[in-house]
Amino acid sequence: MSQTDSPLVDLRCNAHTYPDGTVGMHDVDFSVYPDEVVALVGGNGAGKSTLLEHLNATLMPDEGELVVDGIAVTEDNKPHARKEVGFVFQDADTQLVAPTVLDDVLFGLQNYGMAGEEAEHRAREALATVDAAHLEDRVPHYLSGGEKRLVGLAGVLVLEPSVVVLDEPLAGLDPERSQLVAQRIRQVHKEGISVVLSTHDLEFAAEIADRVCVMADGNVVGGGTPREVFYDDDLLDRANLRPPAAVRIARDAGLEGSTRPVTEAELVEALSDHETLSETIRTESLDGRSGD
Ligand SMILES: Nc1ncnc2c1ncn2[C@@H]1O[C@H](COP(=O)(O)OP(=O)(O)OP(=O)(O)O)[C@@H](O)[C@H]1O
Repeated sequence: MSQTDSPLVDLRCNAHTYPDGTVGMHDVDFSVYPDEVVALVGGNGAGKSTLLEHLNATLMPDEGELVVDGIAVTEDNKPHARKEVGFVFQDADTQLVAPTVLDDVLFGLQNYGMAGEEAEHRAREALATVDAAHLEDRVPHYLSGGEKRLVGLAGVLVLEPSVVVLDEPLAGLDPERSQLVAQRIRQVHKEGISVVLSTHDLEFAAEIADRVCVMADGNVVGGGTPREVFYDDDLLDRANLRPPAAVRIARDAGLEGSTRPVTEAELVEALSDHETLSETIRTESLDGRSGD
């Protein structure tokens, strides 16, 4: 990730007011840079989905601006934003509309004027990328939640976006499917695509994100690396969030001042270093005593 690069997406939104008058978000400046994974966290109704839906112009600010790949998005060039910023919805049924999975992935390409063998080849490739090639003849509506998420991801990858946005990608998935979807998201990032996702799972955010943005009351109230955010009690309190388990355990074990682990793997490493250190101190002090 490099924030010295120009942003791929630059959103300035003074407010977004829904038709019933509810203000979903306000005073938000949000950018997505090349080669980063950003996690949006915050309680229910904090504004995460509202922000995400602005990134590909599904929603537009009351006042403000969305710039995607250097081009200001207006009512007339929304397809530019939709192509560059692929959106995987939490409720996959709103996204999967065709009679078969393959048709569904092809549908996106047809919208951009691509058809025939080349299009089918690309659609099959996208399904293979997310390990969903075997699903191509299935009816999207009858897929499991995890399968729908993967097919939704294939449907956006086929357009070769520069950013993929996922709203609650692990919601409703069992641990095994969650891992599978998380792996695919990592793979998308490895291929050079920036990822922005929302999640209530702070362990997942700590594992996957380069940058965490905290939302509360329709506003981004803070952000930074997972280590900065998940050890900032004031910020987490403001958003009614509890730190990930690794942070809580590290604090209980008195490790807070040292490496500040945020993931399970980091915690295990820090605890084993800590034990080695304690053992060395114990041995040294015993040696010291025996020399008295
Ligand atoms: N279509 C809508 N019409 C009216 N108000 C809406 C609509 N969608 C969202 N809101 C309101 O906008 C605010 C932000 O909602 P949003 O869905 O963005 O939050 P969220 O952080 O994604 O929540 P959750 O974690 O529960 O999904 C909430 O007050 C919500 O009630």
